[in-house]
Amino acid sequence: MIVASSRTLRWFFSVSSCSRKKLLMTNDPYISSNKQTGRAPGLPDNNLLKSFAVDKEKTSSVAKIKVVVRKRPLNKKELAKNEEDIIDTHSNSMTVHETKLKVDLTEYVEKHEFVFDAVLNEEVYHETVEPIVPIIFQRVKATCFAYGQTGSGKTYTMKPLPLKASRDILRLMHHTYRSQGFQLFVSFFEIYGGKLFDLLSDRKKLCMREDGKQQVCIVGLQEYKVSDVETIKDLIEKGNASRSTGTTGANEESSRSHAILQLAIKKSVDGNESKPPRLVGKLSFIDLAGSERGADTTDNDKQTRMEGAEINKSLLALKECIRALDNDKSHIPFRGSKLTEVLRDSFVGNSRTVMISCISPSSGSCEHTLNTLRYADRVKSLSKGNTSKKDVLSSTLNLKESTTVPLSSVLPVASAYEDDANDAWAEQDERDDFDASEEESYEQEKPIWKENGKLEPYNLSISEDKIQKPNGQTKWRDMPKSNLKNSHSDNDLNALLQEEEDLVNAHRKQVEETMNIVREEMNLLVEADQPGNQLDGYVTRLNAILSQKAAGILQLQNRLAHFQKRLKEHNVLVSSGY
Ligand SMILES: Nc1ncnc2c1ncn2[C@@H]1O[C@H](COP(=O)(O)OP(=O)(O)OP(=O)(O)O)[C@@H](O)[C@H]1O
Repeated sequence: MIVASSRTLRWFFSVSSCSRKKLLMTNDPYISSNKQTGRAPGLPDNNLLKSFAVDKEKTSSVAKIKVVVRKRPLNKKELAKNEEDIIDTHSNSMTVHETKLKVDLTEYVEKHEFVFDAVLNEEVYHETVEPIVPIIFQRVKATCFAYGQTGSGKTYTMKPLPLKASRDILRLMHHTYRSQGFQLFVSFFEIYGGKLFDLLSDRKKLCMREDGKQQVCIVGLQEYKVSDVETIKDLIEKGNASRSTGTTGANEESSRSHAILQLAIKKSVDGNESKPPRLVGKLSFIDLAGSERGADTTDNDKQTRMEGAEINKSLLALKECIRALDNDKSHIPFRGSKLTEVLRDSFVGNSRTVMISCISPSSGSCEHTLNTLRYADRVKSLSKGNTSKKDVLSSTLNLKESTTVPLSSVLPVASAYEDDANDAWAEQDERDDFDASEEESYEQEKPIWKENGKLEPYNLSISEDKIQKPNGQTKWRDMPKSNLKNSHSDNDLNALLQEEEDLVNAHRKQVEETMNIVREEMNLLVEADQPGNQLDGYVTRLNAILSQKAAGILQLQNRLAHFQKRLKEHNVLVSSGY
């Protein structure tokens, strides 16, 4: 086992230390007038306000990684094909009933049990994003992503979440954090074929750069300052309309890209509106492309297959990052794909991740469903391994407890929050220079939104000539030496990811061939039992069958040995039982 040594990982495991002061009861007349009901007029009866419960210690104990599953209903196509619902769901567990064939070709059902943080249907927002919204104001970066095969309901599930979250963020800004200078910004882009496109700016091509501090920045991305829900709704609709979609074998309106919508909370520096605001927290929503694309054999044209390969690469890289974090690797291969680079700050520092695994209930999708659930299980093990049981337990308890806390006791007094926020900022400044580098960026290009203007884009782009260092080097290209090594190993990683995929595919093929051979053997045995059977023929055919079996096994063993060697070379082998 490789021991984690990087600063990044230490952040990952560190529990937020900015939670010391108890919050005071509010004396806001707007809120205290509703003490009896525990709810202010116009404010939501939801976790958002409840999860401000008692103090920041509890708020910061919102689980670092939450994995939930959503099963969609059988669709018309599946019903027409008489496909059955093979998944039983319970509150936080599910059973998949997989029909398999025995060697004698009789059917049997294998049950696969999975336990997650929750199995959801309608209450997706309430269970996933709502508890996270308040902590975005405490310098948390959170990511919510949907994973699953094409047509499993990722877009359907993700679509309402950003709007609901922005509604709650604006409520908090207008009520709890009134006059504290918080501002909300929206950006929306997609990763398609390994390239980035701005969905709110006519699909303008963007580029991702990494600075000397390994902070990823999307150059050219338009951010819109927003202050009302209607504007956000318009922006989301505009972005969704610009997404790359197409028809696949499994979904007529299929997303062929990863779409990323970000809500950034910023705060004016010293209340000075003329200065560029400072990033406080960020909530990213990621609608991933279908997880099985690379293996989708029903897509015959080259373009779709290439898209599939790219998508597969990014999902594999995501899995590899999760695996690396899970195994305490000192090097997290974020640069394995554009997707993982974008997700980088969701996994390090004070971050929260919610994964919504979307599955189809149908018997025809059993294999994909099991893949999705295994992937989700892998992500879930991250939270099991890296958060103490106590933490997980207390976070669960807190969520439950918070539902009984009246609003009057959960809304903080502004000054208490301000103090804590300042403490948190000071601590954060010691820990990292992310915002310093962001501010530096802002200094380069002055903000261009209007005081009262809606939809005034704030262009984060930094022209090349403005980032020249005195020595003539470009800042973004000024990579530390260690990064050069990493960049080299990331190329290796891509090759390794491909080899892993090839090995799994070869294994799958070999199992299929074995099934065919077994069928042939069964027939041969039946024939051998017939009276008057020719012994010569039997011996010859059995010989051929056994040779074929041996050749298949040998080929797979060689491939496996080669892959093991490659893993060892790259120090990826976790245990001899890999
Ligand atoms: N929970 C649900 N209830 C009812 N209908 C649903 C549900 N989830 C998905 N659907 C329907 O199933 C179809 C496919 O869903 P969706 O487009 O969200 O899949 P997807 O996983 O995003 O696919 P792709 O990866 O191809 O983009 C849509 O017509 C959608 O309306």
